[in-house]
Amino acid sequence: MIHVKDLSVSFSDVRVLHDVSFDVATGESFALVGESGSGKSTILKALAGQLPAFTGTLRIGEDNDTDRPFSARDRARQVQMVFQDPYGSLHPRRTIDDTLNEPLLIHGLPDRDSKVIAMLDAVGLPRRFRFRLPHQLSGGQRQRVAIARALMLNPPVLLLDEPTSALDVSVQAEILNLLKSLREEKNLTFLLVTHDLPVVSFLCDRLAILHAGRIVETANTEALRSGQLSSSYGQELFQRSVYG
Ligand SMILES: Nc1ncnc2c1ncn2[C@@H]1O[C@H](COP(=O)(O)OP(=O)(O)OP(=O)(O)O)[C@@H](O)[C@H]1O
Repeated sequence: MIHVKDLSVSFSDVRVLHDVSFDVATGESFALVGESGSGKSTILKALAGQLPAFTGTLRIGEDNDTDRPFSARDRARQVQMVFQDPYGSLHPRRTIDDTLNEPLLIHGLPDRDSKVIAMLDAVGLPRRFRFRLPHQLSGGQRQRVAIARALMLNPPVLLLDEPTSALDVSVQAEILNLLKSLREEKNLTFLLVTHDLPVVSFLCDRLAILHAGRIVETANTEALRSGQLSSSYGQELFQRSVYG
């Protein structure tokens, strides 16, 4: 469902990703972990079509034709992103209804009212919130709206960029539970960027550890849980996470 082969990216002649390769199967949840600046978000941006220049091969969603790049419109039906800060990613003067309707309008899809209501139910938002503005919602409720918006076109893949790190700890658990159940219900494929190893344990099947723009290890989450990561950098991250 996601294929990344030899992805390299430079900004102003500074190489920030070096031949990054990994695959994520349909329905799998895969994490990219590593410290700030290691290149995690740049990988997501490349997959979301937001980088003007890179080398390597990328495939995402139901795309088997490498010769024909996705149009922005096709890509939107295959992959959507959820960001760290739900407040920043929602338009302050658009109601929740406007926000959820927008992708349906752009793609000319019918039955918009019923789809919006069904999506509010799916992400656990009361229907009465439909005509509210983002500032009238809590941080967790806003992140539910952002997840709902990402799912309006039924994409098979979600790119999740630190989706809970801006939220209070108690709310983080609710959003993680929501993501987990939506993935099961809709057989979604997740690519998640995080600093937070417990989040990886909870939500992911496998992970890649990035260091200075290179993948130093790919492992099953089981190896993470049991402290069995094989690279020295992976061990270091694990120790830091366990012992603070
Ligand atoms: N548009 C850009 N122009 C120049 N340099 C950039 C740009 N975007 C990212 N970088 C640089 O690329 C490197 C990787 O950044 P990236 O945001 O992918 O890291 P990250 O692992 O996601 O970090 P964080 O966890 O802090 O978000 C960093 O050194 C960053 O400064």
